[in-house]
Amino acid sequence: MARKEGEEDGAPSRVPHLPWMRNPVDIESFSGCPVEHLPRLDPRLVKALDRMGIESFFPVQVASWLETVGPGAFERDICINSPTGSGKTLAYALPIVQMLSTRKVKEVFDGIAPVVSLSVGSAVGQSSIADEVSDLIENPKQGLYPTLDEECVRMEPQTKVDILVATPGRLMDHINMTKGFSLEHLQYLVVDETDRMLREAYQSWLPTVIQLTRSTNQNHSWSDMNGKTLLHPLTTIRRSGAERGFKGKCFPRLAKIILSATLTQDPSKLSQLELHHPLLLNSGKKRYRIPTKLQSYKLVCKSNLKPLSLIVLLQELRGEKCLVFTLSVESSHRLSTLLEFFEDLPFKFSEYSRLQRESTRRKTLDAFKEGKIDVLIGTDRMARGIHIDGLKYVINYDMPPYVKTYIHRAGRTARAGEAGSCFTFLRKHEVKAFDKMLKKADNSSCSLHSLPEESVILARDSSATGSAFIVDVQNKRDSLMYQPTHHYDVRVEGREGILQFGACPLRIISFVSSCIAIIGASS
Ligand SMILES: Nc1ncnc2c1ncn2[C@@H]1O[C@H](COP(=O)(O)OP(=O)(O)OP(=O)(O)O)[C@@H](O)[C@H]1O
Repeated sequence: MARKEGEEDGAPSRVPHLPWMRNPVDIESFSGCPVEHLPRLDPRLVKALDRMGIESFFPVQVASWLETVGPGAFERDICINSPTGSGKTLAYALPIVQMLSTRKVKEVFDGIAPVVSLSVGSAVGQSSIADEVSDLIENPKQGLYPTLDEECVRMEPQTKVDILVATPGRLMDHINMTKGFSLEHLQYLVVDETDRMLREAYQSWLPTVIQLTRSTNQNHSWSDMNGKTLLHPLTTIRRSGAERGFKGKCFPRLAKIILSATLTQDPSKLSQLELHHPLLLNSGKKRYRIPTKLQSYKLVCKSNLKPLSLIVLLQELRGEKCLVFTLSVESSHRLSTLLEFFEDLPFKFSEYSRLQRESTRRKTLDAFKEGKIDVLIGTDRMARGIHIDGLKYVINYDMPPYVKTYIHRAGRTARAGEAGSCFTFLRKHEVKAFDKMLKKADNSSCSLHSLPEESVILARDSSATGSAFIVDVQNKRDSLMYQPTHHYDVRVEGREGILQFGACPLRIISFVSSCIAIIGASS
């Protein structure tokens, strides 16, 4: 039977099914190290890191280096399970750049090209597919290969980047449609955010990529005018691996690095990656780890007071940048609509939703990064891959359903060894389940945070006076939306009253949990 997300969370002490996961290398047994002490690091990379302001490496970066460029020499595929913000990107980018800078094919390019540098391309859907194609693909100029008779050769377009950063969707678009786009000579495959990537079945991207990296030179040939195949002068053929002891496997072997802060242990999911003799690098003893300097807090409150309590909490945070997570796009929308009815809020907020255009989302995120917006309200879409310098606070307006969700949401703060806090709003009956859930992670202590009751009352009174009330509907909350002619008993600021939909003078503008904001009512 298929498992749902979170089911595999299991007990922390559960022994993983896969033998190679049972005795991982503990990343925490490595200490950070100054850049210049890392063995065999190319001096050009030392300079580049200096320009980036990186003086020393984090433990995950040292561990990964030693298993790839160091004595480990990439003989095994590497699986890295390390907390959010621990520096996983550099942990794979650095060894790969160093290995590619010395690769054989590169030497061939070096011989014919005046400038020696690796080029990085992206296929992530942020520009049109046509723009991406022109960035990634090159049509060879006539006369580049004087040893071949140009008359006889039909020039083929080729990939012009050494390193490609791609999303599964755009990668598949290029595989299917872009002439000259080939993965045949791929040497390294990195799957970041592995657990999420394995859930993205988009056009079976993973089996397709693995299959394409297996093929021989059949797609990389030139043809003469009679259709006879000629060997491309820069083609390297993957030789049979007998000489290296990888019977039946290609050579050079496609090396893989997979990474996550919440790496799956599910054998059926991991088997899709066809890992070779994998080595697990894991942070700490437990399966999940919360960043050391992250403080977790819970706030217990009734759902009808949640919006007001959120406002009070945001006031307490004094306009510091903050991400607010809700369970659904609808819930984010309702919350932001409701907040608009409060006057003089001491923070600027905005919604961040998958229903918005990509360009709108990008602008919102840029404004947030630049400090023009203080609070972003959105769903778990904001929980992955977003890094915002100086972000100190994350708020779970709705309780995260799984510990993995908590880790990724909270992991937007307390990154790269900085301090940060994550607040979670809970209803009374949710507290037990939440505590149990957090126990699945290392460093998961969570204290109670309470808000002064008088501040909550004050916040209620600051809603647009005379024209907007927060109304606590007694029953049948969301059904109100669909039965406009019914009567419902409501309490308006403590007074009992009748709210009639349809012909009544009140206009519903928003539902937030059991609260609704109403405008047009007189006090
Ligand atoms: N050695 C270092 N010294 C200083 N800063 C670093 C170093 N390595 C990485 N960083 C910074 O730390 C931050 C987090 O790094 P990164 O995004 O790679 O984390 P991650 O482990 O991939 O997190 P997530 O799982 O949330 O994606 C980035 O801002 C990065 O620039």
